[in-house]
Amino acid sequence: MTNNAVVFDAAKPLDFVAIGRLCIDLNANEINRPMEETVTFTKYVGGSPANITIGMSRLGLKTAFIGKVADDQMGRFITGYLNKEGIDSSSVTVDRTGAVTGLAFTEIKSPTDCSILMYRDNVADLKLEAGEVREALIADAKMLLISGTALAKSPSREAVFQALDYAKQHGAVIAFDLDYRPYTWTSDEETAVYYNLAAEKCDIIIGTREEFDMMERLGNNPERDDHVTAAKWFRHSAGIVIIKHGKDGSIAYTKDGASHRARSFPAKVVKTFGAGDSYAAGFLYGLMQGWDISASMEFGSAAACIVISSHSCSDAMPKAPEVHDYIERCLRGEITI
Ligand SMILES: Nc1ncnc2c1ncn2[C@@H]1O[C@H](COP(=O)(O)OP(=O)(O)OP(=O)(O)O)[C@@H](O)[C@H]1O
Ligand SMILES: O=C(O)C[C@@H](O)[C@H](O)C(=O)CO
Repeated sequence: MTNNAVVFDAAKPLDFVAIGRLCIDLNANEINRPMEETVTFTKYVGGSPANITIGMSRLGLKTAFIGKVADDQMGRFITGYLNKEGIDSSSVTVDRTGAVTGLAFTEIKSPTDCSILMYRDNVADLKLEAGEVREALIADAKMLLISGTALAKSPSREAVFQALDYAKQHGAVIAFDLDYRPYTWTSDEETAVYYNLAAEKCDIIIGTREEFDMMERLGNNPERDDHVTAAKWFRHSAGIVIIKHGKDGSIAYTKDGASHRARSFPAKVVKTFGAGDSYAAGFLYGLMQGWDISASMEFGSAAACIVISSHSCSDAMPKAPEVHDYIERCLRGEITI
């Protein structure tokens, strides 16, 4: 199976490199209650692009990360975890200004009512500088993934644009997971401007309906029509635009005018966060195997179910046989909600 919407350079030695935040998730152990009543948490590596990279590595791809961690125990935990997962961390630098590690406390009130309380003042990940982005690493990579939160502040914002520039120069396919986290931004206008500037340069754009709505503050799509949203990006660099609708599945548009709908699989949901990251890892992995868009979406949707049925995001990222097995068990009717 092949897809023509994006083409990867098979001669490049590195499959995938991501840039952006490396953080800590502290997921409530006593679930199905509000945060006020939570006593203990389990610590995991977090941050959407980190989770996606861990997912890609678990699926068997050769991966690397470009980011910055705090000079503390949390920062060392993150780098150690990346190394353990086989992710090249040579472009993960250490902050020397006293910045801290971003923390995401997750509240799991019910399988459908989850929220995240973020502590992100003076975080190390947003201190990454353009000069710390190594051209040679991006030149080696088949794909670069960027994620929106890294655009929220300088100097991280410039670092992302530097990475985009290197990726363009060296022919890496660029994927953008919109990953919009409002608390990291100061104004809606600034958010939309930088998201749009970055998205113009990307080959694959993945986001929820709400994330695309945020970007369309600058445009005109009063009906919130997925097709209109996608068409805008085909006038720039995009070959694939995916709009996610939670449990209702996702829809992919390709530049040739086709659209592909993926339903979600049944899942015994523990919490909903992490769905988007595992979906992205599964979908991008499928594309890199040369699968068609629908097969890649199916794989991403099943990977998402495995993660939302687990307590963590990063640690729960599945290996390929687990995802295939999940799909087969769903098809046999062995997994029901
Ligand atoms: N309750 C669910 N049951 C089964 N599959 C789900 C469920 N929620 C999400 N998914 C799957 O995960 C994919 C991505 O989910 P979603 O649209 O919620 O992304 P997201 O909002 O980016 O996720 P996140 O909560 O991680 O930010 C969906 O297209 C679907 O395949
Ligand atoms: O993206 C974050 O900073 C938090 C994540 O690690 C968290 O697990 C999540 O929301 C995944 O989508």
